[in-house]
Amino acid sequence: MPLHPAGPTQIFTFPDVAALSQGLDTYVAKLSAEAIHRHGKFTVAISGGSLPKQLAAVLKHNKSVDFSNWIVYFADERCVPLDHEDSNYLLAKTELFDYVNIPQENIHTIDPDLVSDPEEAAEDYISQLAKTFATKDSVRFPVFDLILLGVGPDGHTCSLFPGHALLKEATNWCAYITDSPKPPSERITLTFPVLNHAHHVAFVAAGAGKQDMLHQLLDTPGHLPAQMVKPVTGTLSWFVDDAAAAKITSTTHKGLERL
Ligand SMILES: O=C1O[C@H](COP(=O)(O)O)[C@@H](O)[C@H](O)[C@H]1O
Repeated sequence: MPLHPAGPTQIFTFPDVAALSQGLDTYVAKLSAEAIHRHGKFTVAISGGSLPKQLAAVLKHNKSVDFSNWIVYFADERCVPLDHEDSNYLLAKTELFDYVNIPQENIHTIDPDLVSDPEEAAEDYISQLAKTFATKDSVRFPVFDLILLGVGPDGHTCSLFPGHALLKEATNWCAYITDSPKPPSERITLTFPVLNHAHHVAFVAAGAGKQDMLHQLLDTPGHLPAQMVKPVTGTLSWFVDDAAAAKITSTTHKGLERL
């Protein structure tokens, strides 16, 4: 049974996190080069949590990547100052941005002046997205070259949590949440229509703590947030280490041979 009717899900497994980071480097470098060749830029949305470190471990040393043409957004962000320990931006900065030459103006952060007003912060983020992805009127949804997602032990992705009303958001590009079950409670997040219009979406998950959730997400039909990521025409990939993949029973693909 296909996991996602819109297209096959590719699951790439790696013996450990170091190998996973190597695979992610190969994948991201390839998509970056293709996008820059195609339209002069690489539009990417990055999640927080464990992802920035796994993403950056090898990529930050990859001199073949043209980071000067990257345009970065955050798949979700916490409503905290940019130097706060809970900031997804701060995490991505210390893990990746500090090592590579992405122009600062190409890194789209939550407006630090609006973190006390999540609704305003989400509105502002939509305006920022509109600058990159034409105007709100001329394009229905942004089409990212790549969106990199994490998944929580409850099946949440971005700041889209199980059972939350935001799962039904069908119009807005970015939404706000003031009752996140995972602290901090106030956040902004890209919405499913944006996730599902990307050219490529990749989940990254590592460690035994993700075993049960990955088994549930990938082997059992359901409507958890991570299962609602179903790119309309784009690709959906999972990058997982053996520890996280231990209970997955669907066919898995070892390494990157299918990329
Ligand atoms: O709160 C968040 O959690 C998810 C998952 O994080 P992880 O540490 O379990 O990988 C993350 O993808 C999201 O960006 C973040 O805000």
